[in-house]
Amino acid sequence: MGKAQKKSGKGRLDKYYKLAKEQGYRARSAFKLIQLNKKFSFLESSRCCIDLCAAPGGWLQVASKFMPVNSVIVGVDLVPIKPIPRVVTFSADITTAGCRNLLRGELKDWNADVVLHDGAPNVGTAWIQDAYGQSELVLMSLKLAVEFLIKGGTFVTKVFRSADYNNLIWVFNQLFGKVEATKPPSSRNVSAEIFVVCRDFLAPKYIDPKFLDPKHVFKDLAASVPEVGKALVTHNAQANVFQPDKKRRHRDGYEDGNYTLFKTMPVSEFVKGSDPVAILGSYNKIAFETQEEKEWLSLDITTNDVKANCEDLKVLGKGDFKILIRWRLALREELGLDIKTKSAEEATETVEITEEVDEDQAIQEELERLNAENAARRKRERRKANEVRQRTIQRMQLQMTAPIDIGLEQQDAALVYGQDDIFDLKNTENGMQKKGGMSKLIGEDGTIVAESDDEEGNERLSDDDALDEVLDSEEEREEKARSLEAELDALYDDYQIRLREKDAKFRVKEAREKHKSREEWTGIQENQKDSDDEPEEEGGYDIMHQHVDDGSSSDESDEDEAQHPPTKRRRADSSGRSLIADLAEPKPSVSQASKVWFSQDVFAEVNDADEEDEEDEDKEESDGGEGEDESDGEDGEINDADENDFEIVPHEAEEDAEMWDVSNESEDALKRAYIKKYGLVTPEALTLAQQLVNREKTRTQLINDGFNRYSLNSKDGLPSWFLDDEQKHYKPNIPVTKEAIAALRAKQRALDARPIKKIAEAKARKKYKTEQRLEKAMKKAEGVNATSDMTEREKAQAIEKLMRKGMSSGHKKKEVRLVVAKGAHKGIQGRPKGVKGRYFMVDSRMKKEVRAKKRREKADKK
Ligand SMILES: C[S@@+](CC[C@H](N)C(=O)[O-])C[C@H]1O[C@@H](n2cnc3c(N)ncnc32)[C@H](O)[C@@H]1O
Repeated sequence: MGKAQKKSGKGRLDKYYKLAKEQGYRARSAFKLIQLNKKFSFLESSRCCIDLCAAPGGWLQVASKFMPVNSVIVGVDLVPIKPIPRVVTFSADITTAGCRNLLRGELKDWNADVVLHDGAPNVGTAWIQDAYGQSELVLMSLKLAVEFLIKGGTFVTKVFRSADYNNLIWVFNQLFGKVEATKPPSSRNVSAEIFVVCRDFLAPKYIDPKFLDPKHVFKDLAASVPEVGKALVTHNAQANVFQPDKKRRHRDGYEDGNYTLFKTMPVSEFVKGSDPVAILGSYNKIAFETQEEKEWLSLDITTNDVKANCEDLKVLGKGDFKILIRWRLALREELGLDIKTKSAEEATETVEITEEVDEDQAIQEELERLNAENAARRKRERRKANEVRQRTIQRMQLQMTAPIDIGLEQQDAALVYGQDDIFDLKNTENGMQKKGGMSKLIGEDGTIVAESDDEEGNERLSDDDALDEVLDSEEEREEKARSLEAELDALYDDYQIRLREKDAKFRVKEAREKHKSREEWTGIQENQKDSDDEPEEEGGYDIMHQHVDDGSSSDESDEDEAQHPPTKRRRADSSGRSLIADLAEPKPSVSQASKVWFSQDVFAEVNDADEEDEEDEDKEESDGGEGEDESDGEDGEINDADENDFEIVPHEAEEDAEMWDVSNESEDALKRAYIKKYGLVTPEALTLAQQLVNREKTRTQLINDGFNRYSLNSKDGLPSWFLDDEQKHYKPNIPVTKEAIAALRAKQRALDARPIKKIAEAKARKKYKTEQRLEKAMKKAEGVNATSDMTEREKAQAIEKLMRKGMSSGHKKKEVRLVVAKGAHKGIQGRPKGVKGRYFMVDSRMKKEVRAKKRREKADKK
């Protein structure tokens, strides 16, 4: 298992591995030297190279390849190296004098240009801890290098980043001119190795032996060696125990003083030590070596799992570590250590405590969750209350809320009722009563009567009693509701007035509305037929009838009198008078709604033709067959009267407001006026006209279409604000044809193509003046032609001159005089002396430039 992990973990079979295989290198490390050489180019110029720790010989192969032919290449390693052409190899320990002697024997008095060192503590045989650390090995290789290197030579060595890295670099810097640390791309990122290329060997005559003595170079190291065990107690170690799968990079290199990769810890230290977690995270194996420890192996608690786990800590999972920790606890109890050192075993207890903490934490989390939920609910409620308050304020601003409602809503306890419909008086009052607090009730006159239960003898009424007290009878309730609605209507009217005051557009719209007649379909009045003696008052449209009624003493008018203030009545009276004047000519009784419908100018032309005949006939009937001319004349009057019916018959604003199709009619009136001026301008009107012209529809059909669901709806009792709101969409939708839209568009295009009025006027003025001048010139020419003093030639010349003058606009181009700003004119402000008319100040330079420009232009032309 360990092997497989190692292989895949290191990514052993990476691209350099494959490349090395392909290119015949014995080790993938060959590419490290290739890349270093590529960067620093030390092999090509070398004639002698020593490779320390060279097995299996990858670097030697590279050196052999890149160094000049006939170069001397020597390789040394603990293990024998298979022969490589042109390379001398032997086995030796580079830390020994024997190795040095061998090298000297091989090289004789030669010095090396390059010394390579890629050594690492040998851990290849049964995980034996190497006697030398990497840094010591580097120092030993340096010792050989300084002995064999030529002055200016290069030493390439591998070092591991650790605490003594800087010490090594310091030593290198003492002996070499250039020292550079680099990590070639082929060196694995997970590896802590780094390559130092020391160039330009200084070759000092005397080298202080301390530079090459590990005891001196790594002075602090010795002190740190015994501390290894303690140093292992790190946070990382603990993290490693509980997160074994998480790979941690050794950025700090190997721990100080211990460069072995496989570490074993005696089990007694694990059991008796104070930080078992750190041990589990740092060591590879827990060993049972002493007699006492071996006895523990035979204990019942020491299961096979425990034994197996102790063999290789690096492959354990979280569960396995827990087994070991529990076993340790059990063993400690067995040994009687727990009682004494309970306090010291923080780490072990941490595990147990952690579980308790987990439970507490769960409770805590649950509490927090509940708190959060509560807070969210409270927030929601607050937001809801705020919304209600906001709505109330808005309604107050629109004057749509009666004070009573505000009073109700302002009581925070009654927020629930604040959202109720303002007409839901019963609910509101019930709700308020149920609350039993301060009750704001409506008095009989509609005013607010605030009462407190406490004030009434501190007797809290039962719900039913309270309700009875508030609402004595159905009548009273209705009365209150009515008064509330009346108040609301009054407030809405106030709102409309304010709007009118503020908004000019609204005033215009309202003025237009006032000038049109809008009456509801009331059917043919029976008394119209019976009132032959009063044809002027009753023989016309219903509208007229009603207005006449206003002046009479019908029941409705009585009611109106009772309800409307005297000023309004006076207006009605005055309207009545004008109405009587308009009703000079009796008309057939047709519905007012259809009158309104056909009053649209869409039907104007169509109606004119029809109505002429009809009205003529009517007149003949009513007037006993008057002459045609006379009837024509009266027809005109009648038309005027018709128009007047719409134009001057005043209506009370209240009546208008209560009309259902207020805006429809307003729009209709606008359209009528517009169509009158510009023709058929809406697609609906064009469509209807088309249908009439093409005889797709008859007049009767159109009349029938006029009676739709929008025309006969009752608006009784509906508040004006509701009608105002509904009018936007509650209107008939007349389908339009493509042709109508196309015709309108063409018309619009033609309109758009017209010139702007001012331009057209200017052009016309110009044309007119030219014509005038020409006319004048012609007259003069005629005079010239008539004279006998002049020859024909002179006449022709004079006429030509006159005509030329007549054709020209007569405006002479005013000359602008150029004044050069030099001499007396230099630096002056204002008009130069002796210059009259228009002038332009120039400097000489400018004048020269203008002249030069002219010259150039002239030359160009040539
Ligand atoms: C990473 S390998 C070198 C690979 C080599 N550069 C190549 O390209 O094939 C490290 C070598 O250092 C050698 N080594 C370790 N300690 C040594 C020592 N004290 N003396 C000689 N060789 C040593 C090992 O035997 C091992 O073969």
